[in-house]
Amino acid sequence: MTQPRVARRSDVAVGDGWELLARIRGPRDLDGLGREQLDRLAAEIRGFLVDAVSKTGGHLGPNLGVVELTIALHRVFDSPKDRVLFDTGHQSYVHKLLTGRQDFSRLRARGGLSGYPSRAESEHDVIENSHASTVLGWADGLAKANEVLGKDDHVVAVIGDGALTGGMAWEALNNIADAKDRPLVIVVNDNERSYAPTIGGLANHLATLRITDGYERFLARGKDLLERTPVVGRPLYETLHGAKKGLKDFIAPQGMFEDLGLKYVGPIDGHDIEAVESALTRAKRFGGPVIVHCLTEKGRGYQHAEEDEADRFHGIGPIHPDTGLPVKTAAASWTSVFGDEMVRLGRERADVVAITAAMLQPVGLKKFAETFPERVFDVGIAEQHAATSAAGLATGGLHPVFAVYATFLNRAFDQVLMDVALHKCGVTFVLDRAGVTGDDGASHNGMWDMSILQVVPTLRMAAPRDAEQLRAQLREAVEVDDAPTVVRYSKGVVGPAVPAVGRIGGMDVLREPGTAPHGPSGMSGMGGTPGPDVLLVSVGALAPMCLEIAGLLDRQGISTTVVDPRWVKPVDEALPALAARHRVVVTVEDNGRVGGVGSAVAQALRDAGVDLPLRDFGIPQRFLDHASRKEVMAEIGLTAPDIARQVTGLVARLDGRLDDEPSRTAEPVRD
Ligand SMILES: Cc1ncc(C[n+]2csc(CCOP(=O)(O)OP(=O)(O)O)c2C)c(N)n1
Ligand SMILES: CC(=O)[C@@H](O)[C@H](O)COP(=O)(O)O
Ligand SMILES: [Mg+2]
Repeated sequence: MTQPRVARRSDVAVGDGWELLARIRGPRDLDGLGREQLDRLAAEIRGFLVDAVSKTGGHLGPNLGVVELTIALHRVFDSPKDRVLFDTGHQSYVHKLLTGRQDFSRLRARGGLSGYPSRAESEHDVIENSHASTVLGWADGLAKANEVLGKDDHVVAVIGDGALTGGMAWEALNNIADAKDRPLVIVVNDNERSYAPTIGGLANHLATLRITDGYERFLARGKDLLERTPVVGRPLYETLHGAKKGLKDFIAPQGMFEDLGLKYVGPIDGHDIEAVESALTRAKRFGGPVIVHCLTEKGRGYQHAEEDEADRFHGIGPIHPDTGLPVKTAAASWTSVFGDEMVRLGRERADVVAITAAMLQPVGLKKFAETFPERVFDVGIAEQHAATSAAGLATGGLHPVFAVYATFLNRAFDQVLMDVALHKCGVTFVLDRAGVTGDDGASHNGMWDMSILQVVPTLRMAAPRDAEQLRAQLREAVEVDDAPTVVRYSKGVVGPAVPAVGRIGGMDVLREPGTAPHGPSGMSGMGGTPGPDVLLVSVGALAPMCLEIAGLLDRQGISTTVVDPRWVKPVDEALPALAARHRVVVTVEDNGRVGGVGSAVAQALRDAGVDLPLRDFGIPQRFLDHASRKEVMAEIGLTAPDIARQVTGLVARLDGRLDDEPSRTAEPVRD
């Protein structure tokens, strides 16, 4: 087997470590490097990325694909005066390395570098949002600001071919193309892939532009000649330019971008620093909006990524660098349980079809696609279109299941509300990565879905607590053919089976009140007869933690009933009456507190005239810094000891044993 085409520490280092890279403390340190040094730097960066990201995990493939591109960007533009923007931001590791951040030892870990641009880290970073297709909007705004303020700073936006399939990108392009004299450089980083090969007419169009690959390099050489020998170069350049025009018009008729009124430069070999610099330099001088179409290879320079047909090592966990194999083999995940059940459902129901927004494998639909290739639709990174086309599919007689990460459904809220729900369409939304995800940072946590979807009339929402419930609730969801249904679950390994010990209404009772003696009064909320102290409403995957909370409360002499509502929207009709038999209601959810399940339960109790103290535990209304899920949950107090401590204090106050205001320093719970 041929050796990996990547510079490794052993292959490259003269002196210790990455000699050239170590000398780059900021973009201006790139200026004095010659061609050979630049190529060597690119090799060192690749070696560094493989070395570092194989240890921490992260977006290895995308970053290996933008090494030369990013070097050229920072040589041509003067960040941070010029704004260098990245769409999605997962491909900004090289940008970080060149802007003074070379400690990747804690990449995506608490206190370490974010996996995305971060304003807290550097003045060179602008967009922290990891949701795709936003960069052109940002760039349009910044370019307009420069124009209004009379600033001559440049704005350059890097957008992937995948992100270019997102609707926001085209809303921005429509504006950008309308301002012929407003400078803006758009770099299309075209590696032909999102995770899998990018789909759609745009991808096909980019492909036609790619076939004219040769002429741009041909032209770039002529341009450089002009730079060096004005006398000879100019006629040569004109000849080349004419040849390019003719060749291009012959091979690839006027491109879509030029039809829009955008200057188009390309396609450029995105791994040829000199060619990219030449194109960017031309684009920088153009004085209006320019598209620079760069051809790159995701995973370039690392053989295991280059040969990976799945997703070119788009996002990996820790791997063995020499083999490319994962350090840990994944146990059964929520995603895999969903994927397997979808195949079974697909066999039983010919009307069930699946939709993905460019994430077929990450959301678990690969097996479904292999089994029913004609019943799965990859719409590109286009969640809004996915939701509305699902309304069309449902109206056409099918039952679509749109599988998507919870946080990415945020942008399709209006389509869920006004296309799916308003038209009574039976569409099932399966939200993976719901709740705290952690290491992908603030914009990746699935912490808003159970709040924003609360306001959608007729929508029903389920939160399975284990694999069996996921299978059951998915089946219940696809049975609903006149309203949207949602099934949401966490990232990663599926939790242990949590059996029910009874059922009340549609709710599973997970734990009858403990045998521990009731609190001093032990009085229930109604009628004065002794009843359990706490009704604990456990949402989704937090069931094991809720059972742990009940156990800790037992030790405090506090008896607790634990129920899993299964369908959290609408609130189960039997819940108020059940609550009325307790003294306190506690809800625990892996979702934002504001507008979440706790709020809905509180409203249901009020509406039913059940006046009981209620404490809702969830994610506080703030953006969460990157860290592991466990670290984030501890930081926000979503742990069994924390919650048990709070509930103990609440019950103690009810018993008059604590008269101070509710505080978090109630009696410690003996762990
Ligand atoms: C709104 C949204 N949907 C889905 C994703 C998940 N996602 C992250 S990167 C990616 C593929 C991006 O492809 P491209 O823009 O071509 O960048 P590349 O990885 O190829 O450099 C996707 C789908 C996202 N970040 N945002
Ligand atoms: C950048 C992006 O949005 C995805 O690549 C995301 O990082 C994947 O997340 P998971 O690792 O949870 O699949
Ligand atoms: Mg791509």
